[in-house]
This record gives sequence, C-alpha cells and structure tokens, in this order.
Amino acid sequence: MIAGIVLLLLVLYPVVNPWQPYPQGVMLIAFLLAIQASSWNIISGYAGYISLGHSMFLGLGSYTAAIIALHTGVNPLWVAPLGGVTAVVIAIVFGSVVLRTRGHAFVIITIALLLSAQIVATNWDGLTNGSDGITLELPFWSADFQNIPFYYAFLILLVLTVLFSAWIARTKFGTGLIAIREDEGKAASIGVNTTVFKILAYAASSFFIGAAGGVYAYYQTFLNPVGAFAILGSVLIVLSALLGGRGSLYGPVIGAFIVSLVNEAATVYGGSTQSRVLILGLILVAVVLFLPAGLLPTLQAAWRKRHPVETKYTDQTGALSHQTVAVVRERLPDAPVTPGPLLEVRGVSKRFGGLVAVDNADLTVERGSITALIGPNGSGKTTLFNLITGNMPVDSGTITFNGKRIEKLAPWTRGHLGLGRTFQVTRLFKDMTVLQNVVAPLPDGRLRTMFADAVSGHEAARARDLLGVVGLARFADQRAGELSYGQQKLVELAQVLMLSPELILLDEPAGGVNPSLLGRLTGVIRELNQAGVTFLVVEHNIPLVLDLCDPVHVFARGSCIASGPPQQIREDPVVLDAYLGDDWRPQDAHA
Ligand SMILES: Nc1ncnc2c1ncn2[C@@H]1O[C@H](COP(=O)(O)OP(=O)(O)OP(=O)(O)O)[C@@H](O)[C@H]1O
Repeated sequence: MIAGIVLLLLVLYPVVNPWQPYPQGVMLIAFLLAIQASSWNIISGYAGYISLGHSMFLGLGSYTAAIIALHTGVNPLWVAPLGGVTAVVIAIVFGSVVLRTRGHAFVIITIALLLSAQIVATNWDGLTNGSDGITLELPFWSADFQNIPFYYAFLILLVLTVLFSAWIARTKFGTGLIAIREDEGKAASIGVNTTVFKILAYAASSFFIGAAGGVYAYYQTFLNPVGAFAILGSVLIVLSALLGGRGSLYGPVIGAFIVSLVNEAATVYGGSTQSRVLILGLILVAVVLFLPAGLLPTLQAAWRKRHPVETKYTDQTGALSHQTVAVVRERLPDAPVTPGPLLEVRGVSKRFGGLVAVDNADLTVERGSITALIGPNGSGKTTLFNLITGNMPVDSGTITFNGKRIEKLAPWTRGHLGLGRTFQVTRLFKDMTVLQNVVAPLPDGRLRTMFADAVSGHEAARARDLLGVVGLARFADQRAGELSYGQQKLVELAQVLMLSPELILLDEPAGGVNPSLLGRLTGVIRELNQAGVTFLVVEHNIPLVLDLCDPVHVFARGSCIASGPPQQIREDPVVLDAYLGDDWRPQDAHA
C-alpha cells in the first residue's frame, strides 16, 4: 500500500508542478539509479554474485540506441528496448564464462568487463566514434517541459523493473537463486541447475538497465566511453542496494533514492563534485559497519521481533495422508515395487591427495529396501554419498541408477532422475522460511517448473503437506535457522521429498535428534518406504539401524567388507573386528 501511495505521488508530481525541470531532473536520475539497483539485486542480492561492473549494461544500452539512432534517424526513445536486448545478449555470452567463478574473483572480473567495454568503445572508432563520442539530436518536444517525458519514461521502466523483480521472487526460480546465494552445493543437490539459474539471473538483471541506457542516451544527447562506462556508476548501484538492503524487493529502490538525493545535495551544497565522493564513501563505510543488512531488512527484523510469527497447530500426527502419498509417489510407477537393483556402485574410488577415501567400492541398493551403510568414523561413507549424488566427481568406477549411468551427470540432473539426499550436518537455507526451504527443490529441469509460483498454488500446497508429514507445518513461516537441530533434520527430509525421489540417501538422520523426534523420523521413513520409496541410510546408531534396515552393508577403509541381513551382520567377526579392533574377544560381548 505504501508503495502504491508513493507511486501515485510520483505520477502526479509533474502534473502538479510542470514548470520545474530541476527537481524533475533530480527525480528522474533517482529513478534511473533505482532501476539499476533493483536489477542488480537479481544477480547480486537474490543470487549473491556481487557485480561491481553493472553500469556496463547502461553504457551498452546507451550506445545501442545512440548508434541505431545515428544510422537510421529513428528517435532513440523508440529503440531503447533494443538497448535491453544488447545487454541481455552480452550478459548471456559473458555470463556463461564469468559465472564459473565466484566470490572475489567474480567481483574483479565484472570490473574488468566494464573497463574492457570502455576500451572497446574508445577504440572501435567506426562504430562508436571513439573518444569523441556521439552527439544526438535534441528532444523533439518543447524545451519548456523538457524533462517530463524522460521522467515518465524512467518511472515506467522503474515500475516494470520492480514488478519483474517481485515476480522473480515469487517463483521457484527466485527461491532457487536465494538457495544458490546461501549454499550453492546444496542448491545443486535439490535439483537447482545452478549454471542455467545464474546465467538467467545475470541476463534478467541486465535488461531494464540496458533499456534505461537507451533513454538515458537521449536525455543526455551526448555520450562518450569514459562517461558511459564509468566505475563510479557501478559503485553507486552497489551502495544503493547495500544501504537499502540487498536481497529485499524495495530495499535497493529506497537506497537509490537516498543515494541520489545525497549525491545531488553534496554536489550543490558541498562546494564541488568531488565532495560527493567523500560523502558517499563515508556512507558506504557506515553502512558496512553499522547496518550490514541494510535499512529495510533491519527495520523488518525489528518488526518481526515485536510481532512474532504465530504458530498454528495444524500438524498431522498420524499416518501419511492420501494426498501426501500421491505427492511422494508422483514419479514412482503405479505397479507394486518390483525387486531388482535400483542403485549399483561398481569399482568406485576417490582419493584426496595421498588418502584413499573410497577404494574400489561396490554397493547395491535393491528397489524398495531400507538399506544401511555403517562403518567406523572416517571409513568413507559420506564421501561415497557425495560421489553418488554428484557433489564430488569420482576418480574411477561406475554408478548406475535405475539402469542409467549417472557418474558423470551434474548433481541437479541426478536429483531430476529421482535421487535425493540429506546431509550429515543439516544444510537448510537458514535465511529462508521453512516453507521456502521445502518449496525450493525442482523435480525436473522444465521451464514450467522453474517459473512455477512458489508462494501460493500447487507447489506451496505440496510443500505444506510435506511439512505436515514430518509434523512441522506450524513452523512454515519461521526462519529455518530458528528451528532446533532435530527439527531442521525433519525439514530437510520434507525438502528431499519435494523431489518425489525414488531413492533417498540419509546421512546420519538420527545424529543430534532427541528420542521423541527420532520416533517420528523412523515412523516417517517406514511409511514412505511402504509408499514405494527406497532408502540408503548412513547411521552410527546401531540399534536403530538393526531395527530399521535390511540389508546392512559395512564399510571399512573405503570399501565394503560385509553385507547381509542385520542378524548376520551383528555376529560377523569381520565387522566386530572393524568396529572394535583386534583385541576384542567374543567372551567380552556381554561386558
Ligand atoms: N574434502 C575432503 N578433502 C580431504 N579429505 C577428505 C575430504 N572429505 C573426506 N576426507 C577424508 O576422507 C576420509 C573419509 O571421510 P568420510 O567423511 O567419507 O568418512 P565417514 O565414514 O563418513 O566418517 P564419519 O562416520 O565420521 O562421518 C576421512 O579420512 C576424511 O578425513
């Protein structure tokens, strides 16, 4: 509602005050910065890849519209959207290379891209007129209200940018971007194609900046490489988003308004244009030190503290509902489970330097079973899980799932095939709500799934239902990081179920879980198994393993030393030796 009222005031402002080009000029520059900060927020706020060269897209858009206008005589305003198209094409081409890096490397490469664009524009005389720049015709309308058309053009672009950004945040694409920001490896394991997501986010973050660049070229009527590809432009974008709150919808817009107004005030009252650099620098330091989350998220957190989320007791306590079984069984065949191997690991090895963590290991998981993988600490169980799910590449050997070789596939493709996993130490996205965590997984790679609504509708209903299964529906709207460790383990199970997996790999599901939650966990595992889901469980709680699982595989020093039903494993001298050491004697058993 506040956004609506502010928008109405902004729309009415030039109508009420038509003969004041100066404040209109200040406002339209604020809109332009807000368009850039809000767009930047898609790749750098949502997905966490900080671009410090994003003003490159403004320059690209400006040059595209200006060059077309120069050669065809068309008004730059009408071809401004083509500036957006150029920005998207460049973002896709360069994004597919530079998004392979992350962290500081990515930041530095984005600056390098901006400076390279400046060098190209300076030296490609034939196209850009080099350092002399391009001069465009003056606007065709009366100079009496010269700024008003630009004011509305930028305002429309700003509204479209915010709507676009809001739409992204509502989709599973948006949830996937936040997942990438919080834990890229985990995102990949729940079916998020991180490569495609990042490239699309980079492209999405460039379009409106490019289109605004086209309008901006006409507003200035002159552009040259130094002005069009200025690093200060990128710094202002980042400062706006940091100040307002990166990752939030309105934060970057609010930040852009503040930065623009301070920038203008510093230039007018500060004595020289250099004073603004000093003042904005001080603001940047203050934000990083005292307001690291930014204005809006800090206010929202204070609000949440005073108005905590109400927990509604709507959990299912009993068996899985028919609806949930249907969700879980979505990809499973209708026919009863036919026996046969679902997962086959053959001769798989993994070395870390001189250490052989997995050594020529063989393992079979029968369809419909709850298979256990036990073994002493450091025997290579988690590493084997990582190899099966693709979190690490194998050095040698083959892995077959459902008759298909998977050892070379990306983790998300294995997720799409029906392979889900939980982690030894839970890896929920702690800044997301519990519901967002469960909505995030993508059971396939289709665009329809990617852009499905994550807030309401089928996917959210499915996620709520799965939260009900693990008895945590009442926590749906709480931050995942606020739950107890055991509750987080259950949420992670619900998250995996969202993939409708055929096989779930559970890495120490009982670790750190209190006995009452443990009862619920084993109950859920049994029911899911009856519904057709196969499990491979790594667990140190041996009584639980012997009670729940059949067969049991025993790992020691990177390979399987024994396999069989729990009864047999319990008495196998090789197993006892591996667990208890050479000194152990059968007569010690009772002690
Ligand atoms: N990324 C890594 N880099 C180097 N060494 C590793 C890495 N991951 C695992 N290791 C080593 O590989 C061996 C097997 O570790 P892994 O975590 O697979 O064992 P585990 O059977 O799961 O142990 P635990 O039961 O304690 O979880 C250990 O010696 C471990 O230190």
